[in-house]
Amino acid sequence: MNPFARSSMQRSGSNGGPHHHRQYPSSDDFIDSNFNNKWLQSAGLHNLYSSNPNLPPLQDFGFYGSNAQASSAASSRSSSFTKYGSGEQVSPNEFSPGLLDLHSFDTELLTEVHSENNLNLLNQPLYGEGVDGVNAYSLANKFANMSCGSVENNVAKSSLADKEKASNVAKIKVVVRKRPLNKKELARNEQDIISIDPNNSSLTVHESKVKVDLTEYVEKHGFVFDAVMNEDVTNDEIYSQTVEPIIPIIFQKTKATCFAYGQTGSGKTYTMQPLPLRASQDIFRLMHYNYRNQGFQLYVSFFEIYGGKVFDLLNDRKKLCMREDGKQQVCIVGLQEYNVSDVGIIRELIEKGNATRSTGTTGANEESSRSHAILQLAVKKLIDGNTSKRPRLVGKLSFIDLAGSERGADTTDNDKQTRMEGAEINKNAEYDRLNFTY
Ligand SMILES: Nc1ncnc2c1ncn2[C@@H]1O[C@H](COP(=O)(O)OP(=O)(O)OP(=O)(O)O)[C@@H](O)[C@H]1O
Repeated sequence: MNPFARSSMQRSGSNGGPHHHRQYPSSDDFIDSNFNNKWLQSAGLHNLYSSNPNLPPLQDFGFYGSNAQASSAASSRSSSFTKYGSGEQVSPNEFSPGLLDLHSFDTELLTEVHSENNLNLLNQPLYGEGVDGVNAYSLANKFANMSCGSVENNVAKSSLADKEKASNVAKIKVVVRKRPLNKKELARNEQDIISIDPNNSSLTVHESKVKVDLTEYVEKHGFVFDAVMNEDVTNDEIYSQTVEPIIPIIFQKTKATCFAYGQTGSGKTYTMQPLPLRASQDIFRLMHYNYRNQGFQLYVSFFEIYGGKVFDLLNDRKKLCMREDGKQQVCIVGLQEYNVSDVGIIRELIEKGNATRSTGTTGANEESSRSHAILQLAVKKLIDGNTSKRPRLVGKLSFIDLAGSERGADTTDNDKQTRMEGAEINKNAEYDRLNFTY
């Protein structure tokens, strides 16, 4: 059905038909899991929940099934990478300059900000010949990255309680998801060279090497993350490990970003696509229970960055401009935002956006995303309950499915356009690593 025909969704501007590039995978296989209090503790929000005993479990809002499954607690420690033997560690702060900052997209920032978080999903490429794709996910909190001046000011303004709360939130969280070997890899008899350690927070890459005398040997590389998910985990467990803990703080003037990073075919889209729907389900549940009749509204927008240009995925791929306003905030001019009050409509919008997204075929993935896709869920609040006034932004959750970068060895079969896209994506990825903020 056409989502624009539904009365519970509003937007300004004209409607447009989708470009059918990609099919959205079914989310019916989502498995609901029980709300886990530890998540709120991890997010510093256990008091929020204890203040409302009637609040049902986060996963039991009843939009999709009710199969309960316990989720595990988010780690509040920072992630680090260690190379066995060397004792060499990379601290989370070293990632700070590379974190995509979508906060700066907003020109309507609230003046008092209690806390500000980034949830970033990273797909960490750990590829060798015949190696599985591995996705790493990270949750970064700007309070942790005190290098950002504006955030420091916010911290200074906030109360001691807020500071304590902020310090309880996971500063940066990196979760790796290992995908199973695909049919091609199995047909080529490729070996799985990644093993996950029993603690589920580190993995070992077994790299085959040949000495100068041609004797073969295996070099082991160990990496430590906040969590490492095996190939048998469900998307629901990924959601519980990454996004679920920060949903409540979106109502507390917080913005978070969650992104997937990794080589083409490593499973970024597979992992990212179900997350916004699950998140909106939980956001609605909070709106209906904890914040009933308080004038909260949910807005959805979805755009892609393809070939260095921005396109609105919910408005006929309309080309948009990124501009900097007087406060040096980058904003996307003309991006359509839809006021939604029903998970079904969000699902339709997400499907429409995904179908419109630019895809192509690479040597490593038949249906490869050739663009960076950014889906935003914005929680806004009516001013004095007045529907004629523009609601104010309270918090925002951004999901970014980055286009996959490629090894040169994987691009031999690609046509010219795919190679050009790959070059652009790799260029962006390099730029993103070195630079960001957008
Ligand atoms: N954890 C998983 N379990 C089962 N299949 C998976 C998993 N992860 C990925 N896949 C499958 O692997 C293929 C590639 O996944 P996907 O398109 O998500 O990769 P990607 O990283 O987004 O690639 P690109 O950057 O090229 O878009 C898909 O067919 C997907 O269904």
